[in-house]
Amino acid sequence: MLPLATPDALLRPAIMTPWQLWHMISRRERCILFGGWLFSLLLSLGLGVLSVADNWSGMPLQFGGVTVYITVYPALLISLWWSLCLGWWWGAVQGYLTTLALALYAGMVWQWAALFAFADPLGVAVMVLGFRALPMLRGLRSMDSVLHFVQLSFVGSIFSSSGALIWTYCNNQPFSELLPIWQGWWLGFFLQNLFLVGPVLSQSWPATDRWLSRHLALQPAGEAESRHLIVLLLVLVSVGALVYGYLSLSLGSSLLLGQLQHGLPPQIHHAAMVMTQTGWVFFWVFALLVLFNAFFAYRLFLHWQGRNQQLLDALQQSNAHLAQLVRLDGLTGLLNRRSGDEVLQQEWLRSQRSGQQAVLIMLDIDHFKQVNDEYGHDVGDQVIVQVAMLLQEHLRLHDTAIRYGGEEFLLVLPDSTLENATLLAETLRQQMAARLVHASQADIMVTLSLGVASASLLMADKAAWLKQADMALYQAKRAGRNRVVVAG
Ligand SMILES: Nc1nc2c(ncn2[C@@H]2O[C@H](COP(=O)(O)OP(=O)(O)OP(=O)(O)O)[C@@H](O)[C@H]2O)c(=O)[nH]1
Repeated sequence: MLPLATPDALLRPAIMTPWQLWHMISRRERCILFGGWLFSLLLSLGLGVLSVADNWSGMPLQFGGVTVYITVYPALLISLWWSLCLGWWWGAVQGYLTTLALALYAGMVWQWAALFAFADPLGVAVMVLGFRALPMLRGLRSMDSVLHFVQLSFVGSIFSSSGALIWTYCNNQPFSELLPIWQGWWLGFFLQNLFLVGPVLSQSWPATDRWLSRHLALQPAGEAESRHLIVLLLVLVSVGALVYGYLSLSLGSSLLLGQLQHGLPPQIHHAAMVMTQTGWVFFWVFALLVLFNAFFAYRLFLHWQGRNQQLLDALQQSNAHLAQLVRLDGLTGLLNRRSGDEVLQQEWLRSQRSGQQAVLIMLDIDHFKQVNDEYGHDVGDQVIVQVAMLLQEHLRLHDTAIRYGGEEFLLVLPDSTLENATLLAETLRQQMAARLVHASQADIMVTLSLGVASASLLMADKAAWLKQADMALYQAKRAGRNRVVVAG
């Protein structure tokens, strides 16, 4: 079976958890990698404390008619980088520990903090899954990969924004105030992904990729695994879109209802405007998602189609190769007896149909048993190969040489005369008698006996034609070998 060509883009590093990788790399690399990981954990914690203390999560931005307060959370960005480069665990553990520590530091009860800390690893998981489902290059150097990254960032941000719901619930914030907090949360994740993680990933990916290829075995993406992951991804994308739509509309409506309860007409007007604009934003995001899904489905179709074509090509190649092998004799490369018989039958029928003469030369190496006995089987094989080469040197385009038995050959010469064929047989005899076969102990000379028979309309079938050639060969042997006998 010929190996399948696997395009690089379909290769992905084997998944390695931190503890698996620990055993695979040198001591020095372990220090660098795990030291770097610990350092970035501390960096995450430090930046996280700063973000809470300095209240970074409050950059106001107008979005969909609402002033949202963009969440800036460096720990999430660092954890995302690790997860996208090395695998989910690498960033998830770090992100979880950092968020947990910060939530406890901010006074959240530990049960809620434990749940709250899952939000970011959840968003990161969606992104990592997306990159496994469609193994796009993470260097983000092509339009495809950038679009993929944008879409995954959006879906990831929706999942990670579940943290906002827990946060507001724990802080007893009224439901009607949740919209700007939630929007700031997911939009913060999304924008930071696009403008910080994306560029850093793109810059660091070539070196990371080189390191991964040196250390981890690249595996072709399994068909079934890819299919399952893609289906899962599409489900998550759809759930993300639904959650986004539901939260936008329900939080927007509760904001509107809240304002209505206060009975302030100008604010009612404003809230109604917000509601409308949010509806529009929802519409456009939804439309984008549909387009992205179509893009996904298109990529998927191309991917599977390409894969199937590759398999079919490889199958055809190996079938052709096998068919060739079945027809040929392994030692000489001439046609073997089975396929030789088919050619013989075809030429017999053609000569019977057209009345054109066809001639058969049957030849046999003289005293070949002695060659084997004296010089060994390997030398015997060399002699057989030499005879085959001699035959091929004299063949016309439409002639056929067949290894018919151990040291017995057939030449089928369509559209030839008995005279020409006899001349050819004589040439072969002389040239073989003059040729030296180089064996390790000595140079050997062998001779050939040849029987020539032309197909006649009087013959009953091809077996009769073959028998004539065989009898002529027998006579040549009987008459002392190293000669040509013409049948009839
Ligand atoms: N080396 C080698 N020997 C083979 C092969 N096929 C058959 N032989 C040998 O060819 C020999 C044929 O011997 P015989 O049929 O007695 O014929 P011969 O010795 O050539 O004698 P004549 O045909 O009467 O001249 C046998 O010893 C077979 O073992 C092969 O593929 N390689």
